[in-house]
Amino acid sequence: MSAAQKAALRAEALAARLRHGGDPAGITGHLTQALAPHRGRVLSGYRPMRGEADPLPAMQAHDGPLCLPVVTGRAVPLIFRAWRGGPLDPGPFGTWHPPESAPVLTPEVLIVPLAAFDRAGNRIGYGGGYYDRTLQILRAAGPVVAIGLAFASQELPQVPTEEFDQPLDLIVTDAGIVLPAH
Ligand SMILES: Nc1nc2c(c(=O)[nH]1)N(C=O)[C@@H](CNc1ccc(C(=O)N[C@@H](CCC(=O)O)C(=O)O)cc1)CN2
Ligand SMILES: Nc1ncnc2c1ncn2[C@@H]1O[C@H](COP(=O)(O)OP(=O)(O)OP(=O)(O)O)[C@@H](O)[C@H]1O
Repeated sequence: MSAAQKAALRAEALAARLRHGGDPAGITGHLTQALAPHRGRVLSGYRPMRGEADPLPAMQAHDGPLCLPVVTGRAVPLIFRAWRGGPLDPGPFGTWHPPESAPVLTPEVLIVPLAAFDRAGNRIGYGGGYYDRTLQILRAAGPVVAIGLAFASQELPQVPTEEFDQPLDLIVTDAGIVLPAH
């Protein structure tokens, strides 16, 4: 698949996400269930934008440290800063992140946003490669659980993969929890 074809697939998936959305209560219920075994672990989530499934209610119910991603430049891994529900600063691409005074944390469990996914655990994001770079480094350093969060309407039969793509360990949707078969 060419870069242009992948970009077209991403644009279509992002438009479909905005059009269809899904059931917020199903997202919160299934995400809370998926996070239950990870009590006490450092959890990274995200502040939703552009029609993304909202992880915040399930994050607030997590019994453990929370953090949010921070984009510090182009083509560099994300860093994560602690967040206890306080005010956020605006970042690039419409993101919001904790202030620079918040300590940097290393997440053990990550809730990963996405444009489209498949049942094998492959995902397409915004095309920055941020989560791919970040998961590669975190996984090289120790055990990490990457949980993709999406509406069921964002599933595709097969997402094209490239060698740098980092697969998801679990996918949570408003319809249920998918354990990818590897
Ligand atoms: N809520 C949320 N936070 C997140 C992400 C995310 O997907 N969702 N990220 C996930 O990585 C990181 C931010 N990465 C992003 C990368 C690109 C774009 C974006 O809007 N890109 C433009 C093209 C920009 C350009 O290249 O000039 C676009 O898609 O129109 C947004 C977020 C960290 N924080
Ligand atoms: N580990 C890596 N090292 C260097 N470059 C990488 C790495 N992972 C991804 N990239 C680069 O990032 C770019 C975007 O990758 P891709 O299209 O898979 O992004 P994405 O998964 O949609 O975005 P995101 O992870 O930010 O949500 C590609 O050009 C790729 O070369």
